[in-house]
Amino acid sequence: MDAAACSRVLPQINLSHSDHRLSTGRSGPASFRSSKRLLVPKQLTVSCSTPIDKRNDMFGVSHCSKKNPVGEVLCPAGVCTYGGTAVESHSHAAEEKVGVLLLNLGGPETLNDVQPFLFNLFADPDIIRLPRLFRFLQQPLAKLISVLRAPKSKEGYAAIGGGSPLRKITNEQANELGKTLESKDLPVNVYVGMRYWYPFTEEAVQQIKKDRITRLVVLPLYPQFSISTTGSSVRVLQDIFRKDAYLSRMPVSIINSWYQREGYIKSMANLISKELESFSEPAEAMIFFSAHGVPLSYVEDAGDPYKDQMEECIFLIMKELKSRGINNEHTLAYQSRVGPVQWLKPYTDEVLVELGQKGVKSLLAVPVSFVSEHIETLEEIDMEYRELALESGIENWGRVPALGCTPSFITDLADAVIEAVPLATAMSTPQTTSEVADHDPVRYAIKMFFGSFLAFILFFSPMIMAFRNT
Ligand SMILES: C=CC1=C(C)c2cc3[nH]c(cc4nc(cc5[nH]c(cc1n2)c(C)c5CCC(=O)O)C(CCC(=O)O)=C4C)c(C)c3C=C
Ligand SMILES: [Fe+2]
Repeated sequence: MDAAACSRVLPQINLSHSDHRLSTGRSGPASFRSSKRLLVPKQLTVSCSTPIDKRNDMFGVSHCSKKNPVGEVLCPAGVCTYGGTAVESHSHAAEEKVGVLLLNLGGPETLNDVQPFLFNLFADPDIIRLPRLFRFLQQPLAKLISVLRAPKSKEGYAAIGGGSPLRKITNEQANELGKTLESKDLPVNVYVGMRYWYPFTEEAVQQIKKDRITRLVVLPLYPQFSISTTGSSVRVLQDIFRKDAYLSRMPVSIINSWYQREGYIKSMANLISKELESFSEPAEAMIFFSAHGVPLSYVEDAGDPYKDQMEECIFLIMKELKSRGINNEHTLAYQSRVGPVQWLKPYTDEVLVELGQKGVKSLLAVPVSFVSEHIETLEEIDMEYRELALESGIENWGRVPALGCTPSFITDLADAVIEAVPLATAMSTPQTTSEVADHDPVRYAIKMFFGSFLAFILFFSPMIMAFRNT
């Protein structure tokens, strides 16, 4: 584990002895059903409705053609496995115990958790990306920013009842997924691993090991891949796995992104068409997709596929709606920016004001980067953006709920898992792209220049105060 992860706020977790029961005090059951033993021939036996290669071809990307920022082969749309071959060549049937690990962000459960949660978030080198030479500043910087940001964040969490609903909702999704997989004859243990709060990914992995899981499907609950979300969680997982003999041999299949899956697209279209009906003139309402933003540099410099995947996702949802005779106007904007740098544009708050000024009267907000209700739907969209829209001249406001445990959505996730099971291979330990980039002298010089600049502003510029309020 790297230094940043070691000194993360992770009280009472014993990571040194893998077979001991974890006593976090707060963590509930990490696993969502006791698995039965399952006979899965290690040859490909589970049918895929859409072969992965074909799916990628549909979007003009060859399967596993890029490397993602954590150094894995990156499938812009689909499942990735570690190592060279997707399917193991064993011809005999082996006794398998399949696990599904749901990865999510995590959220503070009480107002006292807010600052340490923020510390964990900002201490993540995939959230605040410092040049290698300045990584030693990551923790002090995280401390400073988390303390400055905490009052504003606390206000938000106070407004939605004093904590994040993410853990509860993710647990419900895990339960439903387990039941659905069982009904499809794939009994599994489902685990929840959060990146920044309980139950941490480390806890889930300890449980996976304790349960002697033999094959694992990793399903991040983010439809689109970003360095800052799926990328970060997978990097942590990879760090844990490569240090453990049992885990590093375990066949693993990671579903990097799934925004293009038919079941997900149709489920989103169902929610949108249902919500449109609540407007007196449904055809007049603008469909306003609001995605969580990322800093522009992620996309432009680090090659984050997030923006492309988001646009593709919106295209597919609108195509589905059009096939149902729904031809409303639509737009996409990015919300929740933090700090002094430029984020993906257009910004949700600015677009809402512009639309109001242009005379748009009815607007249906659709959160699209996340599948649970959370602070940014319940507070930012439902309170802040709603108020801003109404002040700007929009008269009729609606918001599509997050997918949560919508049955068609859970069924689609279950199908994604079933397709991924036979593709699992042992995790390897590839070099990270940031290490590769550091070997390039030009990129290194650029990093050094901006690193020095950054070090300067960290200590001397009041710009850091921007984390407080944006
Ligand atoms: C696809 C989803 C998300 C992306 C991309 C993402 C990037 C990202 N986020 C921050 C900073 C913060 N995020 C916060 C909360 C938060 N973020 C997501 C999702 C994505 N973040 C969720 C689901 C949540 C809410 C969790 C919950 O408790 O309900 C917060 C804390 C809240 C606040 O103060 O606004 C911060 C801070 C950055 C910097 C970033 C990309 C670099
Ligand atoms: Fe975020």
